[in-house]
Amino acid sequence: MSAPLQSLQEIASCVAGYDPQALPVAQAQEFIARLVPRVTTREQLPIRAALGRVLAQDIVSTINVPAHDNSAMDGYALRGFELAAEGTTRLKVAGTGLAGQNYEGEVPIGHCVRIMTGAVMPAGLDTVVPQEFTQVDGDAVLVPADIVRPGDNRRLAGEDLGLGEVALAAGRVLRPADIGMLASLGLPEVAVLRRLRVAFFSTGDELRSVGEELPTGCVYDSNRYTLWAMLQRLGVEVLDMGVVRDDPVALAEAFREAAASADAVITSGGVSVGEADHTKQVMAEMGEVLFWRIAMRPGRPMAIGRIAANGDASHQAILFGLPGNPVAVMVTFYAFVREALLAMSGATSSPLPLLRVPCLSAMRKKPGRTEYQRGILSRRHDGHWQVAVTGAQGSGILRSMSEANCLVVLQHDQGHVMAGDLVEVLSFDGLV
Ligand SMILES: Nc1nc2c(c(=O)[nH]1)N[C@H]1C(S)=C(S)[C@@H](COP(=O)(O)OP(=O)(O)OC[C@H]3O[C@@H](n4cnc5c(N)ncnc54)[C@H](O)[C@@H]3O)O[C@H]1N2
Ligand code: MOO
Repeated sequence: MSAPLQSLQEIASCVAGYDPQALPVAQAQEFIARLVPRVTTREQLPIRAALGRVLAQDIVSTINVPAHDNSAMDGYALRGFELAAEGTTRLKVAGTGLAGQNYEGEVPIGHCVRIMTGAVMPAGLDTVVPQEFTQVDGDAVLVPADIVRPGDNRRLAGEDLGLGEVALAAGRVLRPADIGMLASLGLPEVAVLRRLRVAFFSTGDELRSVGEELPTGCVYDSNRYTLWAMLQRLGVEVLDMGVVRDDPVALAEAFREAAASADAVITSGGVSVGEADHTKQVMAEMGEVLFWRIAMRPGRPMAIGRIAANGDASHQAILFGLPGNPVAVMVTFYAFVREALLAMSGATSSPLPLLRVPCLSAMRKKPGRTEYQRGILSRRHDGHWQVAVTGAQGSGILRSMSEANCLVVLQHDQGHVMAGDLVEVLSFDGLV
C-alpha cells in the first residue's frame, strides 16, 4: 500500500459541500474515494485461479487471433469476383480444406474449394458460400446469384484480437470470458494484484453468537454473518474477529489486532449517541477517525478513518464503522464499502446500473436525504418490469432485506412518490 498523503481534514476540504453532521451520500462517496489507497503487490497465478481477481497489468496480444483468415461456415470457398450477377455460377471443386490444416494447392480460376468451419482460407479465395445454398453437379457446384457477397463468411486474421492490441486492461476484475481470452492468447499464467484483507467484528454487550444461550434483552449477532457473506461475494480475504465486548481495553486490543493484519477494518454498532458505547471513544483514540451523520435512511451514523497498527504509522488500515442496525449495515456496505473495497483491491469499477421502473406503492419522501427502500422487482404479464416495496421498512427488520431482490433508491433531491411513478432500482442480481 502506498503511504497516505493527505490528512482527513485535507481530504474533507476537497469535497464540495462537506458537512460531517449532514453529509449527502454523493459527498460521502467522494470523500471515501479520495481516502482509500490501492494495493500494488502482485502475484502470478494459473489463469483458472485468476477468476474474479484484479489484473495487475495490461495484457497485450503477442499473436493475431485468429492467426489466419478462415471460414465461418461449412461450404465452398471461392473468389467473390467470379460470382455472376444473375443466374447461377458453376465452379469446379479443386479439393477440400479441413480445420487444422493448411490448404496448399493452387486454385485455378473457375474453381472453388470444399471448406469446413475454421479451416484456413486457401490463397486467393475470399468468400464462402454455405453448402445448403449450393447444388452439387458432378465435380462442380452450382451457386445461385444473390446468395453471398464477396467477402461473406470469411473471418479475418486478427479480427478477435490483433497483434499488439491491449486485450485486457490492468484493473479489470477477470470474468469467465476474460479467462477464455487469456487462453486464446496461449497464456498459462497471469499477474494479478494480491487479495485485499478485510477484518471485521461486531460490538455490543447485548450480542450473543449462534449456539449460545439467549438471555433476556440479548439478540443473536447477525451482522457478522451478513458482512461475512457480502465480503465473500466480493472476493476479498476475510478475518472474522467475533463479537467484542463494549469495554475500552477489549475494543482497543481488537482494533490493534485488526489493523495489524488487514487493509480494512469493518465494525458494526456503537457509532450513534448511546451511553454504553465506548466504541466511538476507542476509535477516536486509535487513529484519525471522523464521525458522520449521513443524509440517508437507513444508515445515518457512520465512522470513517484510518487506524494504525501498534503505533506503526507506515501501516494504517481504513476503518468503516457501520451502524449497528442490521439493514443499515447492508445498505451502508452497498452504498459505500463495496465500491471502496473494490478500489482498494485495484479494480477499475464502474457505478452499478440503476433501472428505472414504475413503482406500485406510493411513498412519502423528504427531499434532502437518500432513501433505500427494500423492493421486489417483478415482471408483469405484458413483459414490463415493476417494483413493490417489501412490508415494514425499519432498519432493524432484516427480513425486509431477505425478502427483497432490489433496493429502491430515492435520490437526495427527490420528493414524494405516487403509485405508478418511475423510480430507480438497484437490482441485487450481480451486485457483488
Ligand atoms: N438518539 C439517537 N438515537 C439513535 C440515532 C440517533 O441519531 N439519535 N440513530 C439511530 C440510528 S439511525 C441507528 S442506525 C442506530 C445506530 O446505532 P449504533 O451504531 O450505535 O448501533 P447500536 O446501538 O450498537 O445498535 C443498534 C441496534 O442494532 C442492533 N445490533 C447491533 N449490532 C448487531 C449485530 N451484530 N447483530 C444484530 N443486531 C445488532 C442492536 O441490538 C440495536 O438494536 O442508532 C439509532 N439511535
Ligand atoms: O441509520 Mo439507522 O440505520 O437507520 O436505524
